[in-house]
Amino acid sequence: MVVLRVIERDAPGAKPPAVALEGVSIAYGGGSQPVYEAVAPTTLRVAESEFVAIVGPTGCGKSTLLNAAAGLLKPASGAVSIFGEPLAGLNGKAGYLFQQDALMPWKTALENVAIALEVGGVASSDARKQAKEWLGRVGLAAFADRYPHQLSGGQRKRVGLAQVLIRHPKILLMDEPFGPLDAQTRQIMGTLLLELWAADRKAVLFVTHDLEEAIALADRVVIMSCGPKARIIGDHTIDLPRPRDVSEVRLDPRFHALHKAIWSELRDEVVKAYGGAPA
Ligand SMILES: Nc1ncnc2c1ncn2[C@@H]1O[C@H](COP(=O)(O)OP(=O)(O)OP(=O)(O)O)[C@@H](O)[C@H]1O
Repeated sequence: MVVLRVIERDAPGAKPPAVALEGVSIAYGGGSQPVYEAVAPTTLRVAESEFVAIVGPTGCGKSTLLNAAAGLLKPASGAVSIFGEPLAGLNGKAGYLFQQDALMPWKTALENVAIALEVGGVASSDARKQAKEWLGRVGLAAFADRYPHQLSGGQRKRVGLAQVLIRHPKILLMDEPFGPLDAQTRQIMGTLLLELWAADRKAVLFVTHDLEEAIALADRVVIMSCGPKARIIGDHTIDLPRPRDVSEVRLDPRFHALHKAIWSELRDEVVKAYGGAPA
């Protein structure tokens, strides 16, 4: 299996990964600050059309890796490339969705989505037309004139999704995007994300601490050890059929088998992260 993967990657004409972190290590501090070696040399590749979730204990370095893929952090060693090109500066091929809303409170839902195109030079009338279509796709056609404070947490996340997807990024970088939502709304948002993703299957790197969410959404679940010098200790293919309903897929016996296998690797790291001895 390992040999096959190497051949696939190196075959002439093989497509380069959408995101490739090759031997990337990341440290914080320096100067007058103590150095914290957050991530040890780590390799992670996300193929075009692939949905990869990173799970790991709190503070292990999941966001740190994502930020390296976003070009927000410069690795201490190793290389980041995007579709085969070395990443210099911000990753312009990616759209980001973070835990915190990035909506402008003084703009309506429609204006918040439209502005994502307007800043790129699209005429306001065209941007608003497309924004209206996107609000429809995320189920908010009737809420276009509402301001963020007049929307629920889940509705604000839908606006955020529309705001990112309207620009058709080739890569989605998502950091606990549904973190603040209740469990039921998280599942509804997960299913919506998968529906939208299925339309053109962007490469996705999705950070979560929630293993069930990771299995329900992803093609591959990557596990990180706890830090310092965190590294990838597991890489699991999720062979659940698509399309998936994020609530219903949890009832699949295969889901339970995958959860059991991955949790057995993750559990010790979670215990260590909280300062306990592995079980
Ligand atoms: N700017 C910084 N300066 C110093 N240390 C930092 C900085 N940012 C993050 N760290 C440390 O790096 C480690 C990894 O942080 P990171 O935010 O990547 O973890 P995480 O896995 O995303 O955590 P969580 O699941 O709790 O969000 C943590 O120990 C954190 O304290």
